[in-house]
Amino acid sequence: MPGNEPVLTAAQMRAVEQVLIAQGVSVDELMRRAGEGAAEWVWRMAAGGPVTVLCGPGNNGGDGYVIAQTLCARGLSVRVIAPMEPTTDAARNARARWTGDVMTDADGAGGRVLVDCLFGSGLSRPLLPEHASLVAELAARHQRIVAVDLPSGVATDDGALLGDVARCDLTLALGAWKPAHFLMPALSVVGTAKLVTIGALPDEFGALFVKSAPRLSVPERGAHKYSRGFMGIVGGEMAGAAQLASKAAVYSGAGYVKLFADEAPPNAPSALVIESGDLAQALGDKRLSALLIGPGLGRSDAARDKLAITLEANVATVIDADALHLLDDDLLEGIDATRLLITPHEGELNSLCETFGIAEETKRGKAEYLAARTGMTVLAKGPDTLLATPDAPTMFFPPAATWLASAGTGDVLSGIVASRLSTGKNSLDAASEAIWLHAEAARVAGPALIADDLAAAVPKAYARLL
Ligand SMILES: NC(=O)C1=CN([C@@H]2O[C@H](COP(=O)(O)OP(=O)(O)OC[C@H]3O[C@@H](n4cnc5c(N)ncnc54)[C@H](O)[C@@H]3O)[C@@H](O)[C@H]2O)[C@@H](O)CC1
Ligand SMILES: [K+]
Repeated sequence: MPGNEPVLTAAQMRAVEQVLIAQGVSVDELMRRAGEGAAEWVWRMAAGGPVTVLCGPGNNGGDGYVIAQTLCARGLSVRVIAPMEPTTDAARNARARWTGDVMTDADGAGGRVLVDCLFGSGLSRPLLPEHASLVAELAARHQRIVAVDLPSGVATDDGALLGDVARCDLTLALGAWKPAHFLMPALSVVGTAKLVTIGALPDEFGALFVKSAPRLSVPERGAHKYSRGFMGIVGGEMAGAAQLASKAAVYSGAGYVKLFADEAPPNAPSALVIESGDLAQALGDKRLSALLIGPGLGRSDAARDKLAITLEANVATVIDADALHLLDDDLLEGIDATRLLITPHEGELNSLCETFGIAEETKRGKAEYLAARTGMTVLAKGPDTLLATPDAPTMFFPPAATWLASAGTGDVLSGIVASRLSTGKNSLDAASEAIWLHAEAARVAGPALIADDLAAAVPKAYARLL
């Protein structure tokens, strides 16, 4: 199983380039490796059809000339369009080695694959209107679009779109992943993302990374329900959400799941134990190894009281949904927040940032500052999922099926996270295992899934990650 892979900002990538150059590898050689590696993917996608390579002025454009020459040498019909002259030595050298013509406009262009090498990690401002319309015109005249390093118009470090960006089928990350390969809104134009390596990266540039699939384990021989993990879910006003979280939790590794609620949800699994009565007393059970509060909790005074009691229990706790709207400094006073794991979606993250006085613009900034400010682990879910803690590098995750944009899937995720926590995993491992289980369960459940299917699919997902 591949290990975690580093995710580098534009500045870090430039620093890596300098280290590799200092080790004796020339920029031209790096460009050759990048271009030839990328050409391999374009070759497959072209399937013998004509290819157009759009080259910009920098080294992204330089990669384009290498790709064009490599494909031409393999017998493909290749047209190069360059609206600007090369401005770097490496790009000029690559262009000098290109044996075909160079056009400056889209006249007569069309075919199977458009290769976008207009701008990569050096993009510093929005595309000029004439460049944006050239990309759009070419995109409309080709069946497939491959972006080299990044779709032109995507900001490398935060995934912002600097204007209209053509939606690509495939994006080839060169040398290392960049944050934009994992962040919205860039994710909506990146398509499938693949990494093209250009040599071993120096170790010191791993500030962020993408988390590889975990290897889950089976219960130990001699395990019993309490030793595997005893988790509690604090129920509230809406039974459905707690039911989804409970169902996901019983399937995700815990040996014993108890729902603290006045009555059983209508379709609760028989394996779920319901306990009504005094919450503080129930949470005093020393065998509890994790708690979940939030799905279906409500936002009343009674709900706030339940949250206060839950936080006092001094157990590893997942806080989600309604509970995230109740959480504040008063509730966290005197609480060891390092055992708390929150799972906000975008709206909940914004509301938390407001509560805790965090004025960051980006999702990554919000998650990282929230973790640093409160000490909690932040699993910022959504079409792009991030995991931030006060003391470890932020983790990105491969994007999951878009069918997950459906009511109740967040409740399923929080149930899985708490279940993993109850098995004794630390917050980071529990959260990343849960993110992978959730994504894998979505693959198992398939198109048009609903949250109930997702929870039911967790055992098959678990089996795939053993
Ligand atoms: N860093 C590395 O280790 C490697 C980088 N390579 C390639 O190099 C790329 C980065 O190269 P560069 O730094 O030259 O950057 P780019 O090729 O992305 O473009 C930068 C150039 O475009 C200009 N520019 C930026 N935004 C513009 C805009 N909106 N309109 C008009 N001009 C604009 C800049 O002034 C500069 O001249 C990577 O994306 C990758 O494709 C590869 O060749 C292999 C190795
Ligand atoms: K590009």
